Amino acid sequence: MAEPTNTPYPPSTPVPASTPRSSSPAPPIPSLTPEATTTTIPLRRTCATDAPPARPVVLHIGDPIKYNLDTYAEFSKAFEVVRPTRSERERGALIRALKERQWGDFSAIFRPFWGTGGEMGRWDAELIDLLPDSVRVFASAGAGFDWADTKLLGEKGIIYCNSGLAAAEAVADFSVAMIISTFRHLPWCIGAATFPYLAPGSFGGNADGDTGAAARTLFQACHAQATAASHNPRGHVLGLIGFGNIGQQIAAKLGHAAFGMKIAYYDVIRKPLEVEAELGATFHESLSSLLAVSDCTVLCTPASTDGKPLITAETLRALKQGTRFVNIARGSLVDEEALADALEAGLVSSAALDVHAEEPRVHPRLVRMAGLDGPNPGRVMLTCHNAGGTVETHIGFEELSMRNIMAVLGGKDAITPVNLHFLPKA
Ligand SMILES: O=C(O)C(=O)CO
Repeated sequence: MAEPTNTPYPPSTPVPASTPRSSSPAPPIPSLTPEATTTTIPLRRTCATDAPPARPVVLHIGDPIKYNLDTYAEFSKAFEVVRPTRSERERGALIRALKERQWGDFSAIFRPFWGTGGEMGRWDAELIDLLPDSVRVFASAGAGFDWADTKLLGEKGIIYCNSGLAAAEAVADFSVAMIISTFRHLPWCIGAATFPYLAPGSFGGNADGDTGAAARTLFQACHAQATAASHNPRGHVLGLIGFGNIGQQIAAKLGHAAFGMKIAYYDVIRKPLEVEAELGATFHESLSSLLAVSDCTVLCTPASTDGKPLITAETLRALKQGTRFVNIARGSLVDEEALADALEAGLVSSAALDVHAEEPRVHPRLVRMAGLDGPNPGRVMLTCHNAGGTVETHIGFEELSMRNIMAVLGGKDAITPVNLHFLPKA
């Protein structure tokens, strides 16, 4: 999960307006289910010669709004929302529709849910060049924005707004589990207690669930030996690469108040002194300086614009011997071969990776290190890009993307723009 690192502290900055925060959100109303939408909100079939629409048209890609129905009522009153079907969102179909100006001079693109709306693939020059000049804002779910060329959008005068603010808490919570895992070897503890029962044949048991002596040995070995490899996070240096909302929330959760870690960070933009003071965070002017002191490094910065990794064989050389590494940002930021080498060499003692370079593929060498074989069992925790995935995040994504579009088309400032620096100067 990546985010722009220029967003403000406090991390608890609320998603604007009426975002429900309840853990039991209202159920979706039937008329907005995916099946019903194309009939209840008919597609606008305009062509370039049509008279201008009375209300700005918003191109809604992905699933219908599920939670924030009051805001959506306001939104769909202000705008004519057109929602292409799933097959119309596939790249070829979308290109054809844009060429034919199927949706006329629409003003905004709206992707409120991270799980759908990405069917067309990356918003690169091929798609962006086909957008009508009328488009002013592209508001999307997701903290990360590597799926869109935000520079090109900006140069075309289109503000791209992400929703990192809405995902920050979920990602930070998940990071806490991953950071603790690197100190306490959770994959080893969990694997030794469960794998023999899940795959008895591989652990000397039989198919009836009799796991045999080998499984008992595994349990006892983990019980006895994990102690010597485990440490309390307290007093250790937590090095954060990226200090936006997510980085700051991780610092707040793991810093002096709760886990007592010493917070250090590196970011391209140094944060205000009052933010550093409140979080007890020490700024490092270079990545190598941060890596040299970190007992656990967490990557929480957006993907590089050129798609190149930040963590490479070369940067890894700056690491403190035996350090730990966590990635909750983007898999493309890490050269996984180089990380596997560093783990094998013991330079990195333990890692936790929620994101992977070639999702949904998980790197086989890292998978082996998540297993129980060898002298350092379960020293890699691997998850399925889950960090941001909570109902509250989904609710926030919906609300924030609608609010961004309402702001920009209403003549106000965007709430969470990420590419203003690329916009042509007025
Ligand atoms: O918000 C993001 O960028 C994600 O990775 C979705 O969980």
